[in-house]
Amino acid sequence: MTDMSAAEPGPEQPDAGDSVIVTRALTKRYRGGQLAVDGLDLTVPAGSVFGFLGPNGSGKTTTIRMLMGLIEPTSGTARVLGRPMPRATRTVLPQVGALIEGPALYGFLSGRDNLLRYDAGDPTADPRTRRQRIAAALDRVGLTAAAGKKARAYSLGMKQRLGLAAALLQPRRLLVLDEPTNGLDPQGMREIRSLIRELASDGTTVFLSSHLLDEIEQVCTHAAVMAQGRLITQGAVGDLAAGMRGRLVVTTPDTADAARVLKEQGAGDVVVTEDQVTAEPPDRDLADLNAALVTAGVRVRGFGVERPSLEDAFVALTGEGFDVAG
Ligand SMILES: Nc1ncnc2c1ncn2[C@@H]1O[C@H](COP(=O)(O)OP(=O)(O)OP(=O)(O)O)[C@@H](O)[C@H]1O
Repeated sequence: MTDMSAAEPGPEQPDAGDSVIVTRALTKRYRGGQLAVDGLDLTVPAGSVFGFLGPNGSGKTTTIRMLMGLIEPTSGTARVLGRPMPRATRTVLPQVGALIEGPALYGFLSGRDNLLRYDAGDPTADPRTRRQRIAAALDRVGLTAAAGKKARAYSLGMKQRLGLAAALLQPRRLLVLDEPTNGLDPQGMREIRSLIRELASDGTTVFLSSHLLDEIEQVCTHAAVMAQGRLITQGAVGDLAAGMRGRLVVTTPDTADAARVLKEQGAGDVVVTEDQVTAEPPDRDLADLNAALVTAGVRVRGFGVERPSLEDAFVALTGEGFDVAG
């Protein structure tokens, strides 16, 4: 393995470009022998909202802990903001806002006092501008009105927002959020998602892990999919499913006849549900297929190709279902 840090502070790796996180063959084997992350090549473009997706146990938290310099990789390299980790932890971390495994808060202190404590613990933070900084962070996450309440009275969503406020006390180039909506109700999830979009709109790169596919589709511009410690795919969210063909969906009361005709016309994997027949479309003009259905007396209420989702892509890539609910 080449030690990329040897080149520092020389030019970046040629393929790293504007990337905020780059890992090469990053691997972590825990002492017990568990291979948690296996040869990971990750590239997170600057300015992206990057979703790090995978089921529980797929190695997301282990990767994040290596990126933040909290644990040493077994082999391979990780660069964050152009610097090698964990070697450059002390230079890199002040530029990174992190929310990992839930914020550490004091329940007996108010939201504002939690931030005061947090800010006071940062030796680079100017005490003269502390109040201003805290007011701005509270405002940013929509907690100004609740700032005087004790943190233990906060909902889980408010606690997450307070954690984000703490991460935002200083200007950050990168935000790393580990499962930021975990355990939140739908309203809390919406709030955190819209906050993430807002943060990203001023150019901060956001790297967030999630086991929720629809979350990644809703907020992320880019994504990487992990399964069992290995990277399955990565890229722009729109491109991940783009290489796939959507499924043909025919809505009809005559499902049995429709299924027969579709098979005759060369459609694959024909599945009949209550009032729909879905199939892999054959390689021919879909107008002819529709005409064949109508000629056979099938009453067609709806006919179209469904856009493939990231979930379809995941299933196609891994041959597994994705535990969307939890
Ligand atoms: N400290 C540790 N020692 C030994 N094995 C570990 C340790 N931490 C995690 N593992 C194992 O490594 C694998 C990856 O775990 P990791 O927590 O990175 O996955 P994850 O995708 O973040 O999942 P989750 O969302 O459940 O945290 C799992 O099999 C886990 O049991």
